[in-house]
Amino acid sequence: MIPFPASTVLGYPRIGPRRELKRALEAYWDGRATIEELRRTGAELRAATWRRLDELGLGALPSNTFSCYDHVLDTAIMLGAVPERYRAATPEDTAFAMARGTDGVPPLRMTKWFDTNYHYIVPEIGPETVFRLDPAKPVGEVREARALGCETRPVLLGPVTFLLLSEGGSDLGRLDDVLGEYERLLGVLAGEGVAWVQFDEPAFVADRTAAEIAALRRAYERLGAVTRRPALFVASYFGGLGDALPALAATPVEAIGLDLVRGAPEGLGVLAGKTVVAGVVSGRDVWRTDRERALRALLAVREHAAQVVVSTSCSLLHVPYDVTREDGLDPAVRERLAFAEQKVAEVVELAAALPGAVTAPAPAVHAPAAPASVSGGGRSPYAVRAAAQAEALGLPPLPVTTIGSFPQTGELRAARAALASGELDEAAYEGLVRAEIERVIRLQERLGLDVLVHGEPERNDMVQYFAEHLEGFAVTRHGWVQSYGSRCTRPPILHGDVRRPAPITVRWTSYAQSLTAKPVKGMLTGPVTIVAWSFVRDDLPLREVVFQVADAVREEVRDLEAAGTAIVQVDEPALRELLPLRGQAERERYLEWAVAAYRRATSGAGDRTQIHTHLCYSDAESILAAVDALDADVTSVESARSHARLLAEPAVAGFGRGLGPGVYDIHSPRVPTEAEVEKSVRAALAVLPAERVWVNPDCGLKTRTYPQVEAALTTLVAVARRLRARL
Ligand code: MET
Ligand SMILES: [Zn+2]
Repeated sequence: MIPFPASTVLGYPRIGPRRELKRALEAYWDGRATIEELRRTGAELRAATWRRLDELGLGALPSNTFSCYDHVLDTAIMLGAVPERYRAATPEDTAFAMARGTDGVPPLRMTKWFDTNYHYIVPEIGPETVFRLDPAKPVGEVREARALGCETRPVLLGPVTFLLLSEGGSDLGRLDDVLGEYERLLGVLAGEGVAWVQFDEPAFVADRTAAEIAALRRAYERLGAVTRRPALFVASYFGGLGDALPALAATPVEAIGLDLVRGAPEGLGVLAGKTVVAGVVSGRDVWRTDRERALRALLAVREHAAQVVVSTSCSLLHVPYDVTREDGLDPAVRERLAFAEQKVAEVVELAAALPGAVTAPAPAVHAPAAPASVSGGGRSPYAVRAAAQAEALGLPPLPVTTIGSFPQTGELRAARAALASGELDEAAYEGLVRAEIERVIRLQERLGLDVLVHGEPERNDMVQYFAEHLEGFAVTRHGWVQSYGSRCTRPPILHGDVRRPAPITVRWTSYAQSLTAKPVKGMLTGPVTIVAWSFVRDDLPLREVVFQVADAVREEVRDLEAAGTAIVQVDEPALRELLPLRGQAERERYLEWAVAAYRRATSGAGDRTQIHTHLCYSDAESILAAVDALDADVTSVESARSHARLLAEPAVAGFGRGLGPGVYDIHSPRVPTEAEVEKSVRAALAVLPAERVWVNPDCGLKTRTYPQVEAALTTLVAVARRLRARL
């Protein structure tokens, strides 16, 4: 048995406690900083992390958990899987080209990392891909940490998960080629004197075919057979390994990591002789660990394993840095919380407590309460509503609209900060927001959009804003979590019963509507998304929490309607995110209640009120039937960025309501050409009746600049007008 220190974590946040990496990246992209400055910030953040983990007493430190953009992208670059069109002079520029596109070259697809709100770049692998290892990044980090006096364990995405997540790689046809590079990597790391290496294989907590599980086994048999190599630690997370556990245990890998927060400690008999890295401290929530429960799980594992290492259930990438900085939080809420630093301390403490631990009886399981009933509301079937809305709204065919947000100016962000710190009063702030709404309305009128939005200038974030106005939520000041690249979110903390004390959005929407004769869409965030992008209390079944939020949204929809809003959009970009990773029956059960919650939120509206929803980067094609079942009159989805993958789906032709497949990739600074937009709209017209096709961007415009938005929307309107004339 190769000794493994008593405690570790699977990974750590990398954006910086004060979002230093975000600032450095954006400065570099804007040409305000050099690549050396960006690299220096990265090195400082890595050093600070290793020092801090060491100070907290953590036994084994990870490295290579840092990334300038995304670790899946880094893995592709490490393996040489870089499509020719993205090759640049430095590895960073290559990564940025793949993630963000360059002039004339659209970026690679981006999608959610399992059921988290982190997004990874989908590698593109083709028959022409020549894998060629460049170990510079993991080796560089090992050396860098060593120079600081820290021995580390490089963390890498495992070869099988890497391929399963890739476009063109998921049939595993290239597994042997990739394994050849991983074998070389093991040799290089051994040469560096690395004792342990961590390969992440989270893909195996989802349903996998027998062939995929056999491939996992074959991969680690091969890597295990490398003669000169570090000890192998294969980590799984976001659930239990199921049938993949015995397969993995049959290989020569020395350590296996299990998520014991989400996965039950079952089937552990196969772990004899192995080191088990036991994930008992959750990396997915912000609650303090239940110490007794964690110790029971550790003891259960210790009965079977040769060695037990206390760890987090997954990387701490998904939680903020440090709760002690949150001095604005209600102390009664704060004392229930643990962020990354506190979780590391818990891991260390549990490892110290383990040898003499005493078991306590298991607490009673919380009995799930009956689901809130779904009121059907007064809505008629779609065809009836569509006729009523056509009459009420009088929209042209191929209506052009946007998803809600307009560019967030630095001025507004500064004003919000000044309001928070008391330097700006409520009335002055309100004046600035109103001025921005007016500018956005005038712009849309000038450009000729058909359904306008107020631009969401009052919102820092589509979930946080609602959390700030609902009871039962707390919001943090510094609790940032990486979403993708330089983008971070500050998930609210849903700790109690949810209630809406007063209308939230009505005054902004009404003000916008007062400025124009065109319809202005009211913009709300849906119950599933509000919950999915928050850290949620764990003492109630999730479904019940979602229904509480649905009731609050329902009140807002009704108030908007009463104030004269003819179109209300309730966004659910996270609908697919909460989908259970394992089990068809579980997924169906989830979709059933998630859809019910959405309908509860929206079905209070009358037939003449048009309900829109928006799903963006959610692989909508995989849950199309559920999306249809939401019964929204119009659904907008991302499509431009994924090159209209959705429209290639045969099931789309059966979609029964209005659909706006995005024709403008808002993640790229690039403005699409008229020819590109026309091609996208035509692709939609080829599968859907013209009266149900909408023209809109992939998502909100808040990350773009006004010149980009103006150019892109001008293009959308021109194309819609041209095609309309030919219908
Ligand atoms: C991530 S979906 C964003 C929807 C929101 N209405 C916006 O336009 O920003
Ligand atoms: Zn979106």
